[in-house]
Amino acid sequence: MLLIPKILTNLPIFWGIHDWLNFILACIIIYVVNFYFNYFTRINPLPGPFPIPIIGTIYALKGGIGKGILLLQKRYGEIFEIWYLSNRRIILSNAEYIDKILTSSTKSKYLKRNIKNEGLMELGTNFQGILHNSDINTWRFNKHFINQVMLSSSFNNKSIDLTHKLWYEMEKYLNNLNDENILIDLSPWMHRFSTDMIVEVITGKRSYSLPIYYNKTSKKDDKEEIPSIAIKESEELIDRLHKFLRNLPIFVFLPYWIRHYVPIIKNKTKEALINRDWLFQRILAIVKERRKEIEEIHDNKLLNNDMLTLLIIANTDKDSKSLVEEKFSRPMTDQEIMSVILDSFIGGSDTTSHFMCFIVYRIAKNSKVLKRLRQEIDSIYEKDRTRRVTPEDLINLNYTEAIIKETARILPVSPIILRFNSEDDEIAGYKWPKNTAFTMHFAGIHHNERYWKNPEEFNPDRFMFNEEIKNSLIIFGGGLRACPARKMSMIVLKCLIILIYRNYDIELIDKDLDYSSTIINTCNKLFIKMKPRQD
Ligand code: HEM
Repeated sequence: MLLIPKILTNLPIFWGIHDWLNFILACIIIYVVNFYFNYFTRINPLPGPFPIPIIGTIYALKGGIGKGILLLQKRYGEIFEIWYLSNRRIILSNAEYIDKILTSSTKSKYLKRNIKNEGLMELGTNFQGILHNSDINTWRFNKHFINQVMLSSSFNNKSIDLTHKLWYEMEKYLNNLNDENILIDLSPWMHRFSTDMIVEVITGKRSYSLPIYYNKTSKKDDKEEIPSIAIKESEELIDRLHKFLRNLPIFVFLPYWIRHYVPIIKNKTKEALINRDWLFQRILAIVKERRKEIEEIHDNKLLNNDMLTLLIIANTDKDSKSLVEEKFSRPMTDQEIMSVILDSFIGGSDTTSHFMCFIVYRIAKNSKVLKRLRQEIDSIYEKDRTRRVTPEDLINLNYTEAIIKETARILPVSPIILRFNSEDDEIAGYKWPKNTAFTMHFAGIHHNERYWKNPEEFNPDRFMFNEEIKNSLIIFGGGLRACPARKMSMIVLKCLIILIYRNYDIELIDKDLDYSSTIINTCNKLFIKMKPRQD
């Protein structure tokens, strides 16, 4: 009889502070022993910084993830390992090692960018859409549709038209600011440009982040007139999208108990989920509204060629171009379209703007490059500096393309990409079990002397005369999981370079590039002086 009360007093509710401290200490010891047991018995031990429980080797990533991995590569070579929290990542900085991962074969074992991730599941993006979707069947279905839309010539012609329209608008604002002697930071301007671009390309509807920013920046009284409802709608959607992006790491990296029980973080998680719900519902409402509008249009020729419209009509009787193959023969549901639209916003909202800032920086630092660029521009447009840029012009802009490639080689917007193998496989001479995390280190390959002579030197000419070694330059990823917007992004960048450098000289205010290096490289600020072209 006495035994029962004794057992009861051992229950945690009767524990004192010392019992709890002992319990926590025991848990920590078990965790640490387990962590190092896994570490010392891991398959194929590779060089790399020594991991510390919980934080892994994050401490060794000096200057941010991208910069940090590049520095570690110089020390540990073409294949090494880092630990992200308790997860091992194999870093590959050799073009041959990533060949298998980037294969275009439908039988590829490397189609997953992440495996089942409890955080992404809670966020609702682990099994839908494209970007984080680790369910290969639904990803294939969605990717097929987005590829068909984004690689079509009518869609890309629309991108050229929009680049002209938005540049002329931005040019007017920048010139006004120049007249007011207001210093121009190109980074937020490019950010607004690409936001308005991506919203219109996706939804076919105007967004107003450029004029809104101008009105905030200019000190003049004659502001741009923008319908107030448009300001509210446009700002709110964009603001919520950026919040969604900023909140992603909470779900990708933090375990459930930290997200939901640690003070401050648990409030952030709650806010992030409310934001997610708002966003999903808003985009779903946009899809439904458009579907209704389309149903009311009887002449197919009047249909717009934005992504949303093309996705809605695919495989319906409105789809005169028979957009999709037989095996993907049903139309997309509203929910599927919503998830693809969301991922396109995420994938496209910042990438082009940072890329363009890096290009402007490199050209401003290299007067010879500017001279060659102008020669190419003038050879096509002669004295006519106002003619529209055509799709045919873009094909002939070889040096312009070389500048874009060389900028991406020196500082890629996307320096690393993660992939998991769905079956056991051999990479770099080692046998790896399924679900090993491989990080393709594009920035490392771009700076590897095995592929590039004087890799630290900015020299677009290297793309004019030499054959590129396979996988030695990767801008948009590769294989079936490659960026669906690769064609569109190159078009927008080339077109912008022409529109800017045909008419303007750009001087840098600061000598050094101010950028941050996380999983993407982002331009923090780029103060410039934009003056009419002198020569
Ligand atoms: C210059 C700008 C851009 C760069 C450098 C870039 C780069 C990349 C890279 C490296 C990947 C990963 C590919 C892989 O795993 O092999 C990717 C994927 C993706 N990008 Fe882009 N991107 C850009 C612009 C855009 C734009 C404008 C959009 C949307 C309209 C977009 C949407 C996506 C999507 C949805 C994916 C996921 C594809 C999949 O998982 O199958 N990107 N991008």
